[in-house]
Amino acid sequence: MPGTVTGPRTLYDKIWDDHVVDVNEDGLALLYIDRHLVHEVTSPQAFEGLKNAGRPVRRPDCTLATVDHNIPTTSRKNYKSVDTFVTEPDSRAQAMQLEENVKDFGLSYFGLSDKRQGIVHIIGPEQGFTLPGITCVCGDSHTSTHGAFGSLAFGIGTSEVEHVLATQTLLQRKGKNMRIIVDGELAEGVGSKDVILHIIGVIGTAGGTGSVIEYAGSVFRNMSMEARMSVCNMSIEAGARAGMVAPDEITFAYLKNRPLAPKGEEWDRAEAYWRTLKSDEDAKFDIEVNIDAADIPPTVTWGNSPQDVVAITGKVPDPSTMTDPSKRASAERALAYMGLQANTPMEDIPLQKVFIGSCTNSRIEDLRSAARIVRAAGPDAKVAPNVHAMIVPGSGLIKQHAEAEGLDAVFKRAGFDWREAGCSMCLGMNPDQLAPGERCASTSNRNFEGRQGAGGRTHLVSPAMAAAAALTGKLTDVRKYFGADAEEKVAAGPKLKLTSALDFMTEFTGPETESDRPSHAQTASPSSLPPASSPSGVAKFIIVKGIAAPLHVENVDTDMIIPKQFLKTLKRTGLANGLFFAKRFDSKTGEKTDFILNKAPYDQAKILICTGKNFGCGSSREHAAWALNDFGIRCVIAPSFAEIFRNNTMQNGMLPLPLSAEDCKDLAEDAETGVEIEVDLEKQEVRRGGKPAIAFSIDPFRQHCLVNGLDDIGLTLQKEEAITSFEQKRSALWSWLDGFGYHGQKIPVAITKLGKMEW
Ligand SMILES: CC(C)[C@H](C(=O)O)[C@@H](O)C(=O)O
Ligand code: SF4
Repeated sequence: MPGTVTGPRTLYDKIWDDHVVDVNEDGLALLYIDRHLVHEVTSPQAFEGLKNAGRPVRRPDCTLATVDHNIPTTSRKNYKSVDTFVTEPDSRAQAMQLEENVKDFGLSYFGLSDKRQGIVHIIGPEQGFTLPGITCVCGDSHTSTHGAFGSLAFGIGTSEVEHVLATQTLLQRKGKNMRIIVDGELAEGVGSKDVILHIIGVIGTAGGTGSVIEYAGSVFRNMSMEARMSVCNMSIEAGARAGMVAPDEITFAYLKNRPLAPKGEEWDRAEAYWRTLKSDEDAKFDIEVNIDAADIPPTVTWGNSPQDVVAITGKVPDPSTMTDPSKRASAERALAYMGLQANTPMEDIPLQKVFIGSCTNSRIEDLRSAARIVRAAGPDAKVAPNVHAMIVPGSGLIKQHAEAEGLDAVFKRAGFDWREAGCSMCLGMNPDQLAPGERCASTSNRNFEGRQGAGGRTHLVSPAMAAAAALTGKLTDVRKYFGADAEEKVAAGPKLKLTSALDFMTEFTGPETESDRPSHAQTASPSSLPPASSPSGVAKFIIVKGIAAPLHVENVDTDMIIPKQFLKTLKRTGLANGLFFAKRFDSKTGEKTDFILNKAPYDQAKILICTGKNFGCGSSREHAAWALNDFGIRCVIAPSFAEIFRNNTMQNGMLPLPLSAEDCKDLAEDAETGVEIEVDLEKQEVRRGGKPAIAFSIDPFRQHCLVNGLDDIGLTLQKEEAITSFEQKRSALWSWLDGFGYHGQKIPVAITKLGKMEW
């Protein structure tokens, strides 16, 4: 079978092989999805699609929904209904729409009056919904969190959410195997957050592109499940499709007796299977990175990318010492945005806000670790007067747990603001936001411009460092709170070594582009491709010719493409105005800036040419693709793309075209002269007046779908027989995966009846 590894296999290979429903000869697989988590931001358009097509949710028993992004984190003492509790109209509409959808489709749902409500990536593991060996998806990039259980868990866009709801499968191509080994002892004061920030600093935010990372080595083996979740959570910040840790005794102990974990004899059979889930001794990894635990200091970010890390004992980097002009320019921009001077000691940076929360760090262990610092500071310790410090537990159950341990009392006595569960100031879709210019030490995962509020400045840190910062009012080395000899320990502890990412890699093949693929993948026989008679609602992409806008930015994240305030829509359209909003409009005056898309003729652009790699990284919001499309941009050309963004564009009849960095530069120069550029997907070439055409090759299946305007759901529904027979095998081999509703009743599979062919 294409894509199947013969011989020793990695954990990823094993999970992959156990989920392939069908695979075509060029390796595109239909993968069965065991668990689907749903939240209010990325699901309304998906449910609307189902309703319009008259399709049911295929596996309500494998689907769990909650409300987390939009909700206020204020007291729910007087909570009556979403309608009265969520006052901001767009947030309220999204939360109410989810409530209606879960009723209409018969889904398990934790609403605001339910103690089990919380951040989607917190509640899945907490309930035992997440299990080893499963495939798990959610319309959310931090689905990678669930890989901590030895599962293949990844974020998807809204069109794919609809696909999973309708078919319980996804069309996927296998990624690369990457292993990150951290061996040795972590120094005191260094925790899982420092480990993952350090890893991202080493491999960069594009380091994991196209790969699934397995975290191996003594450091991860010794970590609790909470710590493993924090690490896997931020795999997406390392550019990876997913991250995972092989399940072991720690995993089993965490899961035993969780409400949705298997019980009795079924548990024994599940555990026997889970014990087989580890990489074979001689399994081959495409990329391997080795890091010594002793080199990891308590770590903090200084810039606007999670890779901008430095030891807390370090200084703000000096762009003038950077030889690479694009790195220097981006560091200068970041320092200007962050309001920092080069060479300022990190510990001299004052703060106005501290945020302890998010799907990275809002679990019980995170709260204990923060409370430990507050306790160590003594009974009179107080949050610094210049700081507002919020603590937002990840779920109602975590909040309850923490209160039972008396952690809330420790925090409240010191002046922390103890709140209700939700995403909160991690992205500020609710009222918890930074004001322009405010600086925050945050335990979340993204420090992008405007992430926590327009003009807000974020430094990513561990929960312990956040607590220390709250007490001193500035970024602080947490080791100062560890005993009488603490100052010496800081002096003797690990310091950041400036090393190149490549020094850590045994082999680095660089991000895969479509054109890197073996040539057999580019010539699938026409018989393997679906017929293309009557197209679906997806626009065809054959030739796009027009003005191309040049953009010289690396790691363009989807928060930059479309900020959070535009995610509150229930529709897929009307987002043109939100495109690159913070770049196109002055935050004070609201006037248009001189950003490239505001200037003629680029305000008419149909193509965007970005010279920086890793376009579309970060959040899974399909709104980024919708906004580009609404603006009129049908094709983005860049040296490489983040996976979820790439899928999202293709689901909308748009072409993400990876070309070499030289070709991108060359095309951007052409674009700067204002000439029209022509992207011909049938001939697979880019033409521009007078100069030789640039040939490219893309996945034949995707080319076929784009040229004919085919939609994935219509295609997959024709595989009904294969899906049903996979489900029979699954029930026989892995019966514990047939989910049961919270009332203990098995929910029947709902199969979409195919009338006449849709295309
Ligand atoms: C809303 C959702 C699409 C988004 C994500 O995918 O990450 C959000 O959770 C975020 O953290 O930006
Ligand atoms: S990253 Fe933040 S906004 Fe996204 S799911 Fe996690 S807590 Fe919510």
